[in-house]
Amino acid sequence: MGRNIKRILIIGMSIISSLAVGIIRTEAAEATSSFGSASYEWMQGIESPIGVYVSSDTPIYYMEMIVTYDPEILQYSSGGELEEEGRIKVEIVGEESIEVSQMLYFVPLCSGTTDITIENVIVQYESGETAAVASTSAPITVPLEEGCALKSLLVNGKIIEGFQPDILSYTLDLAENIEKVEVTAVADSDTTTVEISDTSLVIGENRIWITTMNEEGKRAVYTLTVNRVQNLSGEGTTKEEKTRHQEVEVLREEKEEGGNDIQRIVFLILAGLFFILAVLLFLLIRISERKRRNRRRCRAKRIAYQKADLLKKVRENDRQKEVLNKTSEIEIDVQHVTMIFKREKDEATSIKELLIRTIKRQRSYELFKALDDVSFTVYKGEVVGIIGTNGSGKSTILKIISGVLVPTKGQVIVDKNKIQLLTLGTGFDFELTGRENVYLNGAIIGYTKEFIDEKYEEIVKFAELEGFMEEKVRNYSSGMVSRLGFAIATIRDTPEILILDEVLSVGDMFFQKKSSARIKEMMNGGSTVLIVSHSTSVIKSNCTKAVWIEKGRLRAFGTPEEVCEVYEKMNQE
Ligand SMILES: Nc1ncnc2c1ncn2[C@@H]1O[C@H](COP(=O)(O)OP(=O)(O)OP(=O)(O)O)[C@@H](O)[C@H]1O
Repeated sequence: MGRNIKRILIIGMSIISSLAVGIIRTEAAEATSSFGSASYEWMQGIESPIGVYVSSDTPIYYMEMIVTYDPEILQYSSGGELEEEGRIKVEIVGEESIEVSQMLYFVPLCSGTTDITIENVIVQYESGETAAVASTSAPITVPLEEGCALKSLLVNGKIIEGFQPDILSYTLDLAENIEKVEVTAVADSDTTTVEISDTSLVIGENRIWITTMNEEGKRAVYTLTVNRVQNLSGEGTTKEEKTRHQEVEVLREEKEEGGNDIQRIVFLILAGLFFILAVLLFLLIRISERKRRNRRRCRAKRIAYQKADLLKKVRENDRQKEVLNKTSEIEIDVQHVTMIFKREKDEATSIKELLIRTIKRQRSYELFKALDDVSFTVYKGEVVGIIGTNGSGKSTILKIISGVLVPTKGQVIVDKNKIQLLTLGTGFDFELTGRENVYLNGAIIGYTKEFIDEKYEEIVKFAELEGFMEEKVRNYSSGMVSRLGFAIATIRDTPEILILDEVLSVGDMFFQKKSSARIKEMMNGGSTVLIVSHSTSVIKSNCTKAVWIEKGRLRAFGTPEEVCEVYEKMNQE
């Protein structure tokens, strides 16, 4: 589009410039012709000069003109080249001036008024260009000599309007149908002879000369110009008719001049319009180019932003994937867990006291914060030991994780179906036998009867309780109970999350080693294990990480060595 606009602009500009040049040339090619004076008064019989001039605003290289005069009144002497009577050619070459002139000489033959005219002027400039020049006339009056005046002058019996003896030239318009007039001229003196030329009229302009001559032979010529004019009725010699005719002529001339002026104005307006159009087109191109540049810049910016966005998204995606991968490895997420228990003040020492207090409504309670804003994360396959002094809240956090207790505040994110919780004495009926407790405890954990049947001997063997299974658990030592519980809980093929509350530190040294070995087997099988213990050696030898909880608050979380070290230091203090 831009190219097309440019082409239009170039074409428009060339049109404008050619128009402009045309206008300038028209003005530059204008030249005017003139005489030295607007009018002349010469004496009869005396040679008189008259200057002819042509001027222009550009130096004139060649000029040629024809000067016409009335040979009845003037006799040509010198200055030009006489082509024929009444017609002189003047030629000037190579003056290279903006005004060229020539002096002509005439001798007035008689009194009278006549016109001398410059016509057919040709002007050429050095560039080869020519200019048209309008014709010019100047009146020459040769005053009357004594005894040459007319007393009266009549046309068709009527005195010519405005006749005066010393006015030698008259014009009148006659109707077209008048072919001949009768002219009567009466001289002032009897000795004056009067001669009248042919009075026949042709269509258009006619000249009739009335020549007078005194005794000395001096002459005067009265000139009567008669126009046979269309649409004039009658003789048409009245003043109104003349005036009307003159007005028509003036109007025609004005119209012609006006036509030229209008042409120029139209040219100027057109040139102006083209100029405005060119400026507008130029501005349009500039604006459209700027817009295009802005659009390109915006597009580049947009692409850059899009790229940056894409990169950001890709990075974000990668990060999210990383987080997801990591998140997918999270097994237990303890988030700001707080546990508040409602505890009775001054616990009753007997059932009777409890009953009396209840009836009297004397029982009062206090709120106890067992855990305070505890957070930690356990990843899949980790073995995390929880250490702390008595009553610090270790069991409480295990119960919350396994879903036995609901925290007052915070939450634990974990799949509870994966959890296997093993605590001493949990799910045991001390009045039942060891065998019966295997089935009872197994059912509580979620084993089927068939599974227990299948694994029963293995459980007994691992617990080293062969020969004691028909005994009531009541008669078992605490070590036997914990061995049996441990064996039942760990017989299942690697539970995904195993929670052991004070299990590993019970039993003899041999069983402790055995249970540790099984825990390691589970860890190798991918189980996540949480172990609560008072023993830093149990934590250090079994765990990959450790949590220290003290008075319900998380004191340390890190490697077992680090955590146990600070814990032991605290205990020594
Ligand atoms: N159900 C409950 N009602 C009221 N208080 C409780 C309850 N369970 C535990 N507590 C109290 O919460 C505190 C933390 O008990 P928790 O059993 O979690 O401690 P622990 O660290 O496991 O102690 P230990 O090592 O002696 O087993 C203790 O003071 C305990 O008395």
